[in-house]
Amino acid sequence: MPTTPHPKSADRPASESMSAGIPDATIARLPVYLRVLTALAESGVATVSSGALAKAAGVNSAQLRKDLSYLGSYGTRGVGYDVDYLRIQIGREVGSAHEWPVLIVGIGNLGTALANYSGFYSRGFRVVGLVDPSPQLIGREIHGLAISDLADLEQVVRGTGAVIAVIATPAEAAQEIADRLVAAGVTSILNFAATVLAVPEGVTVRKVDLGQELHILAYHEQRKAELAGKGEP
Ligand SMILES: NC(=O)c1ccc[n+]([C@@H]2O[C@H](COP(=O)([O-])OP(=O)(O)OC[C@H]3O[C@@H](n4cnc5c(N)ncnc54)[C@H](O)[C@@H]3O)[C@@H](O)[C@H]2O)c1
Repeated sequence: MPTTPHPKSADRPASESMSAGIPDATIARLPVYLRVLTALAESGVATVSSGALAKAAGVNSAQLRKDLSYLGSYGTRGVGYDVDYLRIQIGREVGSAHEWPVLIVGIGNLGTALANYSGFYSRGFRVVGLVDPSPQLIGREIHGLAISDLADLEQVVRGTGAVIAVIATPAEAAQEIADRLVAAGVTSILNFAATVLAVPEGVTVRKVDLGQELHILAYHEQRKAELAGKGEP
């Protein structure tokens, strides 16, 4: 199997990683700001205060101002932010002017759900390739896109020009899939498999772990129950 000659680095938790000087947590909030700003622009609003924008986006205004300061956007005292200008700035940062081709590897329960999710399109992502080794799945279509054989993975990556791939395979297969994707030209991976991927420098991996998210909610639930037990609000 092709391996990479580069030094490998394991994927980091989201909170620790930065891209081009902007923390990933901020990058994750930018599409939310963009949605609010688009709605404001569509209703003819030209300027918005940081307080109003923060409230509509569900964050506090200090957080919003900090996030936007990473884009070099500080607003005007007493006036707020220019809605159209901020939309352009954020759009440029999140790459919404570009339609990103995305490949999904592993078209089981999760891969099928992702392939069927129409929300990617409105956020600037287009699923251009579906790959799975199962003879029962190869050739089947999801929204007019046929599932390709895993044996043709490299061909699919090169043919579609996808640089972003989603891995929704069993954990045991994920590293090998990642190696093949990277060797074929993929430079960003969204990994759902329960394994830490080692990738070369320059390749970005984001790991999605819904179990971890549920743990966090469970922790907060426990804290609430403890505080209620002590009679605190
Ligand atoms: N991170 C999360 O929050 C989360 C949530 C759900 C599922 N998962 C993980 O996502 C993965 C997929 O889950 P699922 O429920 O869709 O499983 P599934 O069994 O329904 O689908 C797995 C698919 O991968 C294919 N596959 C098997 N070997 C492969 C290989 N070597 N290369 C490419 N594809 C291969 C199978 O043919 C199948 O279609 C699993 O690893 C699961 O643990 C993660």
